Amino acid sequence: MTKKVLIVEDEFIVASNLKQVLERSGYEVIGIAASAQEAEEHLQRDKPDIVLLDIRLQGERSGIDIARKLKSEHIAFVYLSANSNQKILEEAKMTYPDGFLVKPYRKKDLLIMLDIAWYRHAHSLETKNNQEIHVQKQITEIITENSDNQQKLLKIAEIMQTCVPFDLITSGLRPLNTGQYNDKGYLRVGFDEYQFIGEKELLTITNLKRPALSVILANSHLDINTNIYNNDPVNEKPNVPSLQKTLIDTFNIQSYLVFPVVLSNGQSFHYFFYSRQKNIYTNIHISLLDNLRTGLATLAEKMIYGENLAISKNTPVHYERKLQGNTLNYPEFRSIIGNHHLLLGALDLAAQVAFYNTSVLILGESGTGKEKLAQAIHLLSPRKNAPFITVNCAAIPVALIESELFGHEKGAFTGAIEKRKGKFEQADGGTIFLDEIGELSPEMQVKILRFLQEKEIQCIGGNSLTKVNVRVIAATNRNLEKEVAAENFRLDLYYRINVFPITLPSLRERRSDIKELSIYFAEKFCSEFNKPFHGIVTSMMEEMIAYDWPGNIRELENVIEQSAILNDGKSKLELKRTLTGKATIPVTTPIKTFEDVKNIQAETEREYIISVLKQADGRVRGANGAAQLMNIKPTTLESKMAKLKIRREDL
Ligand SMILES: Nc1ncnc2c1ncn2[C@@H]1O[C@H](COP(=O)(O)OP(=O)(O)OP(=O)(O)O)[C@@H](O)[C@H]1O
Repeated sequence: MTKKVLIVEDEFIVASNLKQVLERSGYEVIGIAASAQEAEEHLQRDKPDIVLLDIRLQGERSGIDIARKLKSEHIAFVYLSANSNQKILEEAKMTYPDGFLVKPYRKKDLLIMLDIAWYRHAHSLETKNNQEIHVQKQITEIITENSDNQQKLLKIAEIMQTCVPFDLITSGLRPLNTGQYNDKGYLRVGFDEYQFIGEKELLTITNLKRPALSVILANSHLDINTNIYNNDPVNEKPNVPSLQKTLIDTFNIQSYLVFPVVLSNGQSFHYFFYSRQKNIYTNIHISLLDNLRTGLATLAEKMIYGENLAISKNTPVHYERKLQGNTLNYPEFRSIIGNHHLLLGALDLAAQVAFYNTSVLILGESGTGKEKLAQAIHLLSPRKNAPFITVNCAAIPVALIESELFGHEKGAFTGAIEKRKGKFEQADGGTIFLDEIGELSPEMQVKILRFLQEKEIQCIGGNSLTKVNVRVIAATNRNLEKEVAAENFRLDLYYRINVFPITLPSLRERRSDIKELSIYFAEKFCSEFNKPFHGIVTSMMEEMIAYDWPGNIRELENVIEQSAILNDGKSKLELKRTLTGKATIPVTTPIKTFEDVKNIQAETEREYIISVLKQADGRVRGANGAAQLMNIKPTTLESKMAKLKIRREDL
């Protein structure tokens, strides 16, 4: 299919040159616009598949203004700009372009960028359309089912979370009734756990008395139109708190989106989405809500005037788990511990993309749970019964990686004594997880790119191509954009794998999860070592919460494992080493990498085991043997000794 391109560029010579290049390469150029207004006129006449968009244009409006319109009409666009002003680039980034080329660019780069932009756009559109249909269907189900208002709102919260992220959702009629707070809402307290927020709960949480709340309600502004705020509610009277300001302060809100719907009697009903993340809401969310407007208005009407107007008289439910049998149940996430909003945001994205074949790029520091998340995405996908194959691209020697990934024929090279299937073929029908993709050599990057484009592989020594049906989830702890800039990573591969990026927060960005994670690991290890778990001493917990965790969750897991091994089974777990980077053993080299942290941990554990073995005269098993002194199974101690390379001569 010939793709139709609109060029929005105010320099005539550049635009004509572009037109020639595109037409020679098989694109149909449907027009050239020099200003935002001309671009709009073109868009009214004909819908292009892709728009090439200069940021600075003739007239007052820029390419960024056109970009917002293109996004809401789901038209792919690529910025072409010589502008390197950071503020403008940030603003352009917020419009979520499908590509960006900095002038001057080579013809080849332009054509590759167009190809990639189309691929990214088509994939995100497919995801978006499917998601919209799914959400629409679920809203209809909620409208028709026989549940009370509180349950309906809870279900809406759960559904909307997959497409409009929030930490608090509230809803109610406007104008506000100043005598009583009638809005109902849910505060997110876990991945699928919400706390109901009505008047009573709001008064308790804010510690306000009802008269004070009435003043606040009277001072609250009315949002007439759909709007996005970034911690700056407008129309505020100075020094008099409004409802928005109260919610912002109480729940640490950084941005929010207001979406009003009009009921059939002309009344206005507002949905509010509040987030603890800055600048999270965009026109994409508004356009999605616009498409769901009818359903959301009918639901609001049902909640206000429906048969079940009276809110359930049952005792108020504070923490409400998802109802059994709910379609949105995610047991795959149960072992992913933590409730921090940055983690929940990442899980939301994972749940959204899991169902599709889209490639996913998981970003995050070492040990933040990238592999765990990749596994959860696989288990949530229709591929869950097929294999999930992990490849650590950094751990396989360069000489072996091609055969490891794509397999080899018998005799393909010295040592290839028999035919061997590669990881891609092993993963057929399922998912391949390419961990540390940033470490791949340039040659392997080309091969992975070819697979992503053609879905075909060629094994070493083979002379035919084999089709394989594999979804790729990649992960890296490197900044791939920097690697691209340094020409270590191919731009075209970067765009292919960066279709759906998910960033996992570091542990120091989500300190509020440290306690829960520590208890989870402590219970796990104590049960593994057959020791009763009596808790964790307060000082250890305090130190762990204050620590920066360069090795993230893996390091935390190791620290707890070590404490569990060294615990006598009768008292609370105690920290057995300092968490300042200055371990109990002297550190001669500064800690720079995660490897350094792992080495220190292993060294500490090794020293300790050797000292207990010495105490037990070298005996592992039996009464007063080292295993008994450490209160762990002899087999566990033996495998630890093997792992830590502890030999007789060390004692
Ligand atoms: N949210 C979580 N809840 C419980 N355990 C977790 C969580 N995240 C990670 N883990 C555990 O922490 C360890 C490290 O996680 P994982 O291997 O997935 O991290 P990673 O980011 O892939 O690390 P690397 O970058 O080194 O490959 C694993 O044992 C994993 O099970």
